Amino acid sequence: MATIPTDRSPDSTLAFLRIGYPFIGQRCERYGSDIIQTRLLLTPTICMRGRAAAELFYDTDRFMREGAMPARGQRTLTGRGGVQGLDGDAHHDRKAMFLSLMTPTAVQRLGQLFTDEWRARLPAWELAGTVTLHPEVASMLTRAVCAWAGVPLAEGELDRRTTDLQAMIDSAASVSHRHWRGRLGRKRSEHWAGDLVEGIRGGSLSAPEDTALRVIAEHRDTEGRLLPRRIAAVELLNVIRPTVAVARFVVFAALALHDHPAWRQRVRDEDAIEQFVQEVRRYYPFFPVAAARVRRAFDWHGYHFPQGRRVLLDLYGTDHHPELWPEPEQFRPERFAGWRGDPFALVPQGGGGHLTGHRCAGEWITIELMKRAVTVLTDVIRYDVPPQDLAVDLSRMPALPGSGFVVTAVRRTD
Ligand code: HEM
Repeated sequence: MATIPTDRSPDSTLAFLRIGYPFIGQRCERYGSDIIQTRLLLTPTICMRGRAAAELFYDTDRFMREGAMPARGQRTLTGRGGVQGLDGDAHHDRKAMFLSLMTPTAVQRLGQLFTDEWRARLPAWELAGTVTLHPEVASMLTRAVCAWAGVPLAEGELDRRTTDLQAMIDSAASVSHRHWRGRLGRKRSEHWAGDLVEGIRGGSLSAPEDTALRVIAEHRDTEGRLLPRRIAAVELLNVIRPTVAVARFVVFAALALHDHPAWRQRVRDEDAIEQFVQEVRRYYPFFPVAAARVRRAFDWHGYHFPQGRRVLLDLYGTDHHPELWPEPEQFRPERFAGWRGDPFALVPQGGGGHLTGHRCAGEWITIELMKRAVTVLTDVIRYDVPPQDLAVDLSRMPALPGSGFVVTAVRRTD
């Protein structure tokens, strides 16, 4: 039996936080292997990247999610008791609930709400002179997704909700004040979402039948029980929070258009905009890893995976793997021309099957919202990009250009 190449340092948590997204890839290069072992948060952890690793990682007979997410991440990013930590039938049932919300018509409806929000905001942008894209888009997405999900949102509530949702997203890999802001954001948001669920159940609130709020509030598990208030709140936030997080991909799309201006024209073509959006998702950093635990011991490619061992799939490293993506550090949307899709190669939002595994339930929404944003940025408005800090610090997880992407002199084309 071969030994998985093992990092020499007693614990690599600080190195991971210091290096950020390239951490696993760098270790893999160092040991000449797409699978390495190290200790993270004082726990032995197998780290893997690449296509074969992704295929293995999404084999639900071999891996489970129970207990995989560190408590810090549950207290901020995901919450406790949600779909991310479920396995087997319980996962299947809960995941089907999410996927029922993602019909093509529903995805289009959210896209249209986002475009409408953006158009309504343009007069204010024209007057403002200077606009920072990230907070503005996050706020528009909060309004759009709440309207889509059947969630009432008073005008005076918008900033508070957006700030709390952003704090949860920003806290994912933080040990500093960002972690505490994330915890507070989660606490307040779960309270808010719990009240909404109770409002529907008690009849003081109504929402159309196929909206996320209604579906989640009325969902019954495999034994016919309503979800406990706190868990229903976590699941409602599992729709609202990541939709607001798409603001980060919108900023990266704006950055890519700035760095590769030839694409401003090209994205008017339907195939080209698809290629552009896929390359933004591949190229720019978002979630560094996904985590699971070995369900029961097995051997793979001569390596032993002991029961209970934590395993990380390097999402960023797989999206930048030179065997899958020639010249991975080049931004080249053309690489997706004629691409037929591969559930284990492009994994910014996880891999495998949507229903059978833990692949992101919101991939279609993400792609639609990104396309809508690219259309506004190239077709509906013109703007200037003044000198600013556009560097993307890969040690900062989740990453963004330092400035949040500032634009000036916004003017409408129509
Ligand atoms: C900003 C863009 C997004 C990114 C980068 C992203 C990324 C991810 C990742 C990496 C996972 C975990 C995959 C795994 O554990 O194997 C995930 C799961 C999930 N995402 Fe997303 N996501 C995004 C947008 C969305 C949206 C818009 C929604 C819903 C409206 C959504 C809902 C979910 C849910 C419910 C899960 C849990 C799935 C499960 O455990 O079965 N995400 N996402």
